[in-house]
Amino acid sequence: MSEKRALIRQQIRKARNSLSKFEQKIAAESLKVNFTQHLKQQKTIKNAHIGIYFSNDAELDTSLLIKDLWAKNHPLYLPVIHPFNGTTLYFQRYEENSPMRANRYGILEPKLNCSQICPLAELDYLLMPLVAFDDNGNRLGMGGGFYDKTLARYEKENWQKPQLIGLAHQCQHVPSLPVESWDVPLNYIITPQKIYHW
Ligand SMILES: Nc1nc2c(c(=O)[nH]1)N(C=O)[C@@H](CNc1ccc(C(=O)N[C@@H](CCC(=O)O)C(=O)O)cc1)CN2
Ligand SMILES: Nc1ncnc2c1ncn2[C@@H]1O[C@H](COP(=O)(O)OP(=O)(O)OP(=O)(O)O)[C@@H](O)[C@H]1O
Repeated sequence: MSEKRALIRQQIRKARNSLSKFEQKIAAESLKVNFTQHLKQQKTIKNAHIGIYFSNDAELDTSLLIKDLWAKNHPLYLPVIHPFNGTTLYFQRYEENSPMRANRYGILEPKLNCSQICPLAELDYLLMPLVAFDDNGNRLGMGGGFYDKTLARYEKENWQKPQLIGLAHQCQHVPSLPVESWDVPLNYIITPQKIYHW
């Protein structure tokens, strides 16, 4: 099972990395349009708290969407690998002038500032990176288990989960992923081409 997941990771990361800079740019524009449309269709939560990610490894580029959401005054939060347990994520406010540092994978994170952390239960939307997704809304990530371990806390504490939205290129779609007991299925996947809903 884990070998199968590792193989899918390797293949899809390769496909994603072969997208050109131009294709990435067009995809980032479409993501901005599609997510804006998606937000409009939700019962508007004014100034919704949105967890997003800082793109890495040819992931769907969130930089244009981030600028757009800042312009609309949505508070944004980036995942930070917990400095003590090293296995879960917390979400810290991300503003244009936030001091940043690279985590152990070289991905930029806001520098720890306790007053800027969003309690997990207060996130309204969580836009998640992923390597592959399937027809049932299952998500395969980079293999650290960071999102699954973080999402497990919602069940444990009986908190209401944010709307879980995976962001991906269309080439990251596979018909069916091998699923593990800890995998938390997504509510939506937004690609530059379409919006999937379960
Ligand atoms: N943009 C982004 N931010 C994110 C995630 C993500 O997937 N994307 N994460 C989602 O959980 C967390 C970081 N998880 C990651 C896990 C593995 C690798 C990675 O590059 N692994 C290398 C091996 C690196 C090593 O061990 O030194 C590899 O597989 O090539 C990157 C991020 C938190 N932030
Ligand atoms: N809820 C959980 N409780 C305990 N261990 C977990 C949990 N979720 C995941 N793990 C552990 O994390 C490891 C990686 O999980 P998995 O392969 O699903 O990560 P991923 O979804 O690809 O990564 P990520 O969420 O960081 O993008 C697994 O080997 C598993 O043991």
